[in-house]
Amino acid sequence: MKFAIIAHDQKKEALVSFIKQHIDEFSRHELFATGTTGLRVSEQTGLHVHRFNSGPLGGDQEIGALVANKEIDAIFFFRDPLTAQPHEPDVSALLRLSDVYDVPLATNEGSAGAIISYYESLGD
Ligand SMILES: O=C(CO)COP(=O)(O)O
Repeated sequence: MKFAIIAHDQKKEALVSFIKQHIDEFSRHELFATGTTGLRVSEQTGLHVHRFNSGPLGGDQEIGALVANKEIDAIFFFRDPLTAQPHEPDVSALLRLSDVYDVPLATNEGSAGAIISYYESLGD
């Protein structure tokens, strides 16, 4: 499957930690990320990540295009709900497309756990 992994700055360590906790499962899937998130995840987990531009520089929209082309199966987007983002329109556009195309979207660790547990339950 193809997973998008994205995190705002204040949530990057939480996303890395989450992926480490589920490293076996994440290693079974193709990972696509915005620039800095992808670099952080690949450096700290050793996983291969397809990196796009940084989120504020269009990365969210590039991943949104994958969603619109039905090329993403799940999105793990650890958003920072307490910090205004200069590219909020891009974030909203990606969230909207996930609803248009009915793509599972986790915006926090609780929902991420539910989604990854589903894939883990499928086994090999
Ligand atoms: O801002 C982001 C998503 O909206 C994340 O972008 P980076 O992974 O490049 O920091």
